[in-house]
Amino acid sequence: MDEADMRADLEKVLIPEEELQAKIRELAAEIDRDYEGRELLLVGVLKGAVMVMADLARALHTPISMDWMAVSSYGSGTKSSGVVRILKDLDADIMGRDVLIVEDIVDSGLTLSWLRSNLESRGPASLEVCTLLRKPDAAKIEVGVRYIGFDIPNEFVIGYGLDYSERYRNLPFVGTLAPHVYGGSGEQEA
Ligand SMILES: O=P(O)(O)OC[C@H]1O[C@H](OP(=O)(O)OP(=O)(O)O)[C@H](O)[C@@H]1O
Ligand code: HPA
Ligand SMILES: [Mg+2]
Repeated sequence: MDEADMRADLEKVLIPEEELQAKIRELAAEIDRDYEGRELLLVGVLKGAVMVMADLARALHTPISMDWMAVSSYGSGTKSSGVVRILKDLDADIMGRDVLIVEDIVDSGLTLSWLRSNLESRGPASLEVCTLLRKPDAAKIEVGVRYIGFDIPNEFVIGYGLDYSERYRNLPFVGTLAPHVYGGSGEQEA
C-alpha cells in the first residue's frame, strides 16, 4: 500500500499535526510543573503510545527514564475484547518510583483500568496517567487520568500511533477511517 492508498482510506482529519504537537507541548509543561525536582519513569504502552511517548519525552525537561509494556485487548479489529494480555512486561522494578503511564487513547477504559491496578500493586511512590486521546462516550469503566490531550467522539480513529490492522500508525495526524475500509459505520458497538 502506498501513501496515496493510505490517504484514500481516510474519512477525515480529526486532529491536524500542528494541533497534536501544540497539545503535547502543553501537557509536557504541565507535567514539568507537577514533577518539579523529581525524576519520572514514563511507562509507554506498546505499540500505540510510541509516537506520543517519543514526542512527549522530548518536550519534557523533567529527568525521565522510559520503560515499555505491551498489552493487547484489541487484536486486529475495532472492538475491545475486554481481555487484557501482557505481551511484554516492564524491565524495571517500579517500587518507590514516580510513574507516569503514557497512552495514545482511552477508549472503553478496560486496558487502562487493568494496567493501573496491575502497576499500583507493584508499590510505586506515585502513579498517574497521561493520554493523548479519550472517548468519553465509549467509557465502560471510569479510570483516573490526570493528563488528557483531547476528548474525541466515539469513532474509530487512526494515525499518530493508532492502527487499524497494524496500518496507519505512521500518519502524523489523527483521522477517522472511511467505512469502506472495514465495512462498518465507524461507531463502535457496546
Ligand atoms: O480503552 P480501551 O478500549 O481498552 O482501548 C485502548 C487501548 O487499545 C489500544 O491498544 P491495542 O490493544 O489496539 O494495541 P496497540 O497499541 O498495539 O494497537 C490503545 O493503544 C490502548 O492501549
Ligand atoms: O479508535 C481507536 N483506533 C485505533 N485503536 C484503538 N484502540 C482503542 N480505540 C482505538
Ligand atoms: Mg491497536
